[in-house]
Amino acid sequence: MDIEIKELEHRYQVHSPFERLALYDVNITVKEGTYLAIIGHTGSGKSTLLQHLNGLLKPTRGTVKIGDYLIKAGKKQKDLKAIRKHVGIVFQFPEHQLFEETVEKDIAFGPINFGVSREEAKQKVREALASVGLSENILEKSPFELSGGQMRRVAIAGVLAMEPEILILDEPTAGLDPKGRSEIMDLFYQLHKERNGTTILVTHSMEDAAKYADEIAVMHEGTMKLRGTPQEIFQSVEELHSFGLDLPQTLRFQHELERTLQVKLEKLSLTADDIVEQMKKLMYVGEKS
Ligand SMILES: Nc1ncnc2c1ncn2[C@@H]1O[C@H](COP(=O)(O)OP(=O)(O)OP(=O)(O)O)[C@@H](O)[C@H]1O
Repeated sequence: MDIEIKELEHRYQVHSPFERLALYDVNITVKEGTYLAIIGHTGSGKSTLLQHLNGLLKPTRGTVKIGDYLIKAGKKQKDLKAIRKHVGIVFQFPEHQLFEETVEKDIAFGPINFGVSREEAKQKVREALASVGLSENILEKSPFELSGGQMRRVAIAGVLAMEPEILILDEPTAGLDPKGRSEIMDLFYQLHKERNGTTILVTHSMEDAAKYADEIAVMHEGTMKLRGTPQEIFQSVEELHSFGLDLPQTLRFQHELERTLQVKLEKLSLTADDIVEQMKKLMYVGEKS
């Protein structure tokens, strides 16, 4: 399923003294199978944009197309349930939305709500639980007896159990420790590869955007300013700085290294291993000459 956004505008609290233009003239096509990271300073409109992708918010102008489903201003949306079946959102702190008395009931809630039989839901619950790396012996437990990290995984399993083709992640690692963060991000990356679907990640982490995404979109003050591969985006250093954004640590390190050693690596390195490889090559050339 491709996503096509055209001239999207969103105003909060229209026709009130508090009316606020949060998005304007946003245009983007996301091809099926892409892992897209959306980065941008706080308040730049990232969450507002995400909420248009499953009809939680309605455009005040422009259109959002999800496959053949069209969301547009002024149109009565009769297919919202179908859209939400295709587009799953993992919100920040998704564990705050757990509410059932057992883990099993919580994960099964979405599929049952979408009309799946109880038997089939049982199967989906087990698959989703395995895909987030949890064991079946927690199924009868209350979600509230679990650790924070386990609760987060249960909440993610609840979204995965609906088998959405498009998975949207709004800062899914907020509040986790570094180990938990990288475990969850690696898990989403692995799921992205296995599902063959589309993943859209909103993140403040330039490292995560560089490491996982095929493409990056940069939001600034309500509109999309840049779009490209991580290599392309992180070449626009001045522009990123003007949007209040920085480079991933590896690139900052590379620039520092180049300045100190008075050398120029041949390309931008988004991983530490790549920097080491390039340095080795440089040293080899140096030794030979
Ligand atoms: N419910 C609302 N009512 C009025 N204004 C809102 C509402 N939600 C967001 N806004 C405003 O819309 C703009 C965009 O907010 P949004 O939450 O989309 O930004 P963001 O890039 O996701 O920020 P963050 O990184 O802090 O989550 C901000 O100016 C915000 O104050």
